Formats: sequence, C-alpha cells, structure tokens
Amino acid sequence: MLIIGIAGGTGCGKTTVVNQIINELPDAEVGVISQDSYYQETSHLSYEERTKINFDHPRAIDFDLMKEHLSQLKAGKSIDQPVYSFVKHNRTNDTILTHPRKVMIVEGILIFTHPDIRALFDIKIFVHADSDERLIRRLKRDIAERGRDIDEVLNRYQNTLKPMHQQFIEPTKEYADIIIPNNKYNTVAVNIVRTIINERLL
Ligand SMILES: Nc1ncnc2c1ncn2[C@@H]1O[C@H](COP(=O)(O)OP(=O)(O)O)[C@@H](O)[C@H]1O
Ligand SMILES: Nc1ccn([C@@H]2O[C@H](COP(=O)(O)O)[C@@H](O)[C@H]2O)c(=O)n1
Repeated sequence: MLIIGIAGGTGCGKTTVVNQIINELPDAEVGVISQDSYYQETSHLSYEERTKINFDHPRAIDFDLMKEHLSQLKAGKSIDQPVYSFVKHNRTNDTILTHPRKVMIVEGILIFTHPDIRALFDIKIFVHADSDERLIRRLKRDIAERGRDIDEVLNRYQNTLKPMHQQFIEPTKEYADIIIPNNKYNTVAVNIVRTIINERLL
C-alpha cells in the first residue's frame, strides 16, 4: 500500500486537490482518509463547551485512533472511519466502512505534526496558499457549507487559526517531499501526483 499524506493550512485547497487527484482514478484502488474524521470524541461536553475547543491544536485530534486505523489498513484490514459533523462539533453515530486500497490518501491540517503518523507516509505533500487567500476561502466555505457566520470565522481566525497555523502547521512544510503552490488551481501539480499514483496502480 502506498500512503500519501497531504497537509497545509485551512483553506489551502487540500480537499479540492485530493478530489482532483482521485477524479478518474478507480475507486476500488484509491481511498481517502480525512483528519476531520479523527477529531476527538466530545459527547461529554455541552454544545457551548464544544464551540470553545481549539480545533487547530494537535491535541484536538485523536492521533491514536488514526494511527491504529492506518496500521490496520496497511495490514490489509478494513476500518470503520468515523464521520464528523462541523455543525455539531462532534463525531456523528455513523461510520464509513473503509477497505484497504493500493493507494490511500490522508489529508488534514495537522497530520505532519505527529511523528508516528508522519512515518507512515510514503509521500508527503504540503499544499500552500497565502494566508489572505486561505482566509477568504475559509470565510466563504464555512458560511456556505459549515453553518458559520462571519464573526465566528473571523474570531476563530484571530484567536486560534492564525497562531496555531504559525506554531504547528507552517513548520511542517519542511517535512514535505512536494510543495504544491495553490493560490491558483494547479492542474500541473495534480497531474504529477496522479502520474505517481497511476504508476503504482499498473
Ligand atoms: N486554487 C483554488 N482557487 C480558488 N478557490 C479554491 C482553490 N482551491 C480550493 N478552493 C476553494 O476554497 C475553499 C476551501 O478549499 P478546500 O479544498 O476545502 O480547502 P482545505 O481542505 O485545505 O481546507 C473551497 O470552497 C474550494 O472550492
Ligand atoms: N468543529 C470544528 C472542527 C474543525 N473546524 C475547523 O476545521 C479546520 C480544518 O479543516 P479544513 O478542511 O479547513 O482543513 C480547522 O482549521 C478548524 O478550525 C471547525 O471549524 N469546527
């Protein structure tokens, strides 16, 4: 199994890049794991308490479960990938049965911060977009898709997103094998990654 890690700050375009990469690749051979599925289980907290969580700090992620799941997939076993709700700020009761594939792509802002998880990646890709571009995209996306308003996004950006990005996410760029500039859509880079995957699928 080839495991590709794709990291980068919020709004840089990780999900979009992953979708572009896997588009037209066989579903049975290439799978995706999102770091969002591994936000800590927080059912013991009230909704109000959950809104105060710093979701951009590594401790917000259940890396133990992510590591266990990636190890199981590597060993040829299927996993029940949790499903996360950005509206409820918590895992749902659903899971997605995820089978091992020849290629697994793991994407998320903090996946390169954890040494054991980092060591599982055969290829590490960091998607870069400037912070103003990321903030604009995040604002639009979170209002349209994640039930947020402008104040929520801007407060979170100032209080946690920006400092956490500088402290934890940006420094992991140094671990990347490939950095994809993504201020504009980058079809050349997407095609290069797709070529690497296709070679593995031959
Ligand atoms: N290169 C790009 N140029 C303009 N908008 C983009 C680009 N890449 C992604 N977007 C948009 O920005 C928003 C955030 O992208 P997304 O892929 O969800 O980022 P991430 O997964 O890194 O948080 C989405 O609405 C997406 O359509
Ligand atoms: N309940 C939550 C959990 C996380 N977030 C934000 O999601 C961002 C990571 O996802 P991307 O798709 O943007 O990479 C992260 O910056 C968290 O602040 C949230 O808003 N609510």
